[in-house]
Amino acid sequence: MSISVKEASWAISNKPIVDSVTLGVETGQMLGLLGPNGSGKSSLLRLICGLRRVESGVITLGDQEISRIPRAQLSRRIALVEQQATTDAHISVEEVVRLGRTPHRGPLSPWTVTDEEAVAHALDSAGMTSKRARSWHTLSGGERQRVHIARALAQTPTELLLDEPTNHLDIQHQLDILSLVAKLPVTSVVALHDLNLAAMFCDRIAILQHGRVVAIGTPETVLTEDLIAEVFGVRTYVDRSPHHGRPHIHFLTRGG
Ligand SMILES: Nc1ncnc2c1ncn2[C@@H]1O[C@H](COP(=O)(O)OP(=O)(O)OP(=O)(O)O)[C@@H](O)[C@H]1O
Repeated sequence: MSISVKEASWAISNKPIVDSVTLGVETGQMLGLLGPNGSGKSSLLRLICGLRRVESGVITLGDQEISRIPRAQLSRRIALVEQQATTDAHISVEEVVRLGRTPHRGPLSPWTVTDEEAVAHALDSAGMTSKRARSWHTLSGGERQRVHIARALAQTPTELLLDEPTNHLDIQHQLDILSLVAKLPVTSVVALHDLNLAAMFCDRIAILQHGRVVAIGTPETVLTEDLIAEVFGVRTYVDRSPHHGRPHIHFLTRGG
């Protein structure tokens, strides 16, 4: 198990935000985190990468408890792309992506071929090579999102956490980013709102509601009409796509 969360809880002013969450992600697999607004997805991602400490419970990466992994080692290993990541406006795309190499370098280390290759590969994977010299502040919202993903890839993490990575992206880039993450040889946890994209790309899905995991399993077992109605309050018809074999969710309005 690459990521293991056992009975993890975190609260604000005694209000549970992440409430006794237990889940695991096998090495190389992609877990989708789904749930309504405010259900605790971002908070859980921040606990998994050590940005916040659990109040009770245990999170382990590989066989090491996260609270015992030295900060420098943790930042080489795990990357988080947050929803509203900001970056200094006066630097180029390539410079933003180069920041992904920071955890691997000492203060006086020279820039190496490995660093250069990681940055080039990350820019290429995110489809941003042609814009590498562009100034950050000239980019569109979707391009900025792709640069932040490239920065995380340049970090060459073994665990990659993405908080709504398809926000701001057009459909082609949504598909590109998720198929890229699904193919990467990393363990990933991805918070998503689009149930159909989650069904297409995730190996497993965890559904959060009020900070608790109410279902976890393959897209087929989790994305049922009853569960979607209970958690999201919408009526659906779920069938299996003849194209990719995964569940396909049709949203029904009152009339049909
Ligand atoms: N620092 C904080 N102070 C106060 N409340 C917080 C804080 N961080 C999170 N919360 C609350 O915790 C709950 C869960 O928030 P979180 O951002 O984890 O949910 P989410 O599932 O990622 O939501 P969304 O889908 O809207 O991004 C929300 O009610 C939020 O207002």
